Amino acid sequence: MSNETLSAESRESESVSSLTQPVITTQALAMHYRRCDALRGVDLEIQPGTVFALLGENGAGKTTLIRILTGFQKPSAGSCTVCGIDPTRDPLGVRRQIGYVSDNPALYDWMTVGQIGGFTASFYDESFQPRYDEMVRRYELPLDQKIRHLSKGQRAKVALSLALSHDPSLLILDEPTSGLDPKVRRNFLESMIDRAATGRTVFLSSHQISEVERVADTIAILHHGKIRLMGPLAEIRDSIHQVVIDVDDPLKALAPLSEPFVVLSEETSGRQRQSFVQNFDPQIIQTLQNEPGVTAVRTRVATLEEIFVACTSNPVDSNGV
Ligand SMILES: Nc1ncnc2c1ncn2[C@@H]1O[C@H](COP(=O)(O)OP(=O)(O)OP(=O)(O)O)[C@@H](O)[C@H]1O
Repeated sequence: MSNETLSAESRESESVSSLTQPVITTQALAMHYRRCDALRGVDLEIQPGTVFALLGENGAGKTTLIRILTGFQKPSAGSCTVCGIDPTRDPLGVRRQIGYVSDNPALYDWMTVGQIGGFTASFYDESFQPRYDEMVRRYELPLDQKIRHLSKGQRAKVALSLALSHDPSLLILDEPTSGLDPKVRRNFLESMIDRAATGRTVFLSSHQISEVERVADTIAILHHGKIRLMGPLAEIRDSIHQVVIDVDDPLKALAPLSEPFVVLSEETSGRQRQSFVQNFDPQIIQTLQNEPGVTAVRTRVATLEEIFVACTSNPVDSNGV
């Protein structure tokens, strides 16, 4: 076998393995600041070709996780890889591979839109400049205007254009659509679905449930530094239901649901108990109806917003659980 054939084969097996290896992995990732534990043992595995959305309330730890993945922050404990590289050892190596837009992009604001594109192009191959020019045209950005004179939304568009123009296999975006108007936001999100369809991966953090529902195929809900729920959005939607139980006596205690059911949240109001149950199975209805004092049981599929609220409504105990 010739060397050429060998190297073609090894290139092929390399590209097949890069399509099957997780793009991001984290194991027991923790970040302890002086006054708080921003991350309390995060385990993630993100496959190529997905739009992965990290959902969490303010202060949940989303930016901290992204800063660790992009090599801007060293974790207090645990490990991670991004495109097969450890960002704590080779932060520049990771940043060369990925496109990254922070929640507050730092741009050289004395440069014009055109100049910052030309400057960034010098770090990448010749395909960067035409892609940047095309995005600037599509976003109707004024090439001769200084960054410091742009609106917030226009700055966001420049940051996205810079991150996308080297066509990275992984895009990491912290709150990417804040500042964009609804039309641009919609187009941008649709373009993320197109990217994933070509085998590239998009990791985005967001508070916008409706946006995430439209674009993500896999989600994780981060609450007080811990992943409360993770998986393909369609499976999560199928597995979590709202269960409403009417009882004849408001003081009646019901037996807790046992495995495999997981109660994400529970609320009692008078004669009514409302809970959100994971691993829902219709047989639960019969089990509950057989309980003494139960007068009615109603169930329905939960919305993503309800799932988010259920996962983020419980306080975290001192062990972070
Ligand atoms: N450099 C820091 N020093 C001390 N505490 C920090 C630091 N950075 C973040 N924190 C704390 O870590 C926690 C998580 O912050 P983080 O910015 O990761 O949250 P977030 O989910 O991105 O929030 P938001 O949606 O509001 O941007 C918060 O309690 C925050 O106060």
